[in-house]
Amino acid sequence: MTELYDVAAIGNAIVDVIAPATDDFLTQQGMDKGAMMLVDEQRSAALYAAMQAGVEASGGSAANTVAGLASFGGRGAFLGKVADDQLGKVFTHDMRAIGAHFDTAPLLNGKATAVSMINVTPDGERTMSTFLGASTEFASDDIDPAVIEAAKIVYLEGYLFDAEAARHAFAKAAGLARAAGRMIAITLSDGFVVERHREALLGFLETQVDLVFANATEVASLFQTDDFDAAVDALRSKVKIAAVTRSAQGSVIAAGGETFEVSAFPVEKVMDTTGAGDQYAAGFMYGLATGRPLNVCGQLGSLAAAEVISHYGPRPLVSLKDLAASKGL
Ligand SMILES: OC[C@H]1O[C@H](O)[C@H](O)[C@@H]1O
Repeated sequence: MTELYDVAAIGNAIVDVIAPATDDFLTQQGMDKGAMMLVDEQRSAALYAAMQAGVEASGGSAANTVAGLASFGGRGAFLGKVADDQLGKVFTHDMRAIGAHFDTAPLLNGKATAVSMINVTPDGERTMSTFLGASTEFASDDIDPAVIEAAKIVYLEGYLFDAEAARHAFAKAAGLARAAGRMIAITLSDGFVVERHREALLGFLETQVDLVFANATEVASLFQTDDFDAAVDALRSKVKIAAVTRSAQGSVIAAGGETFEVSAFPVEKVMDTTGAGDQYAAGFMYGLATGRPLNVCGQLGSLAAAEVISHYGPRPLVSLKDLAASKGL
């Protein structure tokens, strides 16, 4: 089948509300700094009322990655569930406006479109409280085989392990991708997600996944060790390519017997880390899809991550294609 997309991504379709916050506010609200907590609709509304004035922006981890890919000039498709409401329309518009294919049927007469309340502390760290709403209704029937089979890389968002129907959808997508000879990638998403679904994730990595994205917290949680190198080696033994990010220390790419250490791009001031991992994955997969060596894939990822953390919001504000060209990438 013709490759129509560089990446087809499956994830939660979320609109973000991003506002500045103090560390005291996080403590008062009982939040784990830097993590993603799941909340119900009432708690989400209460939090919104307590937060400072913020900005709304389409988010969702894998959707952000598709947006980054598009900014590099790549061809992306997104599969995820919104409701037939105003936020769902905003999210849908934003995906289509960047040229991504997004055609999942919206949920009718059910829960509202997912919202993530994101509090950003003065150090730029983001803490997310997510009401998953309609996105939990994403199920196997929402997997369009034609889209999966036409993508070079099928990219799965680990956050979806929190919804049982979505896990079945993952299995279906992975089966289709495998049969079509496509690469399967996953992001581990969050340390607590890994803690909740460690065994299922390990099984999925071993049997289905070629490429995994994770950060230092997530690999530590996956292998229950604080020894970074040991965790990277454990991951290396499970997949063809492991790309592990560690904030300002850059990333490590482990592929078979090869290891590449990639520096982070310098950033004047970290404003908001929301979407850093998403944009790293965007740059990395754009590099893979365009046949770059693994260290260059990592550099493209670092560049995209540096751009997104230098401003509020989870998606790039400048053309990543132009930015990469200006850096000789
Ligand atoms: O990775 C950042 C994203 O995770 C959450 O899903 C938010 O929507 C945010 O945009």
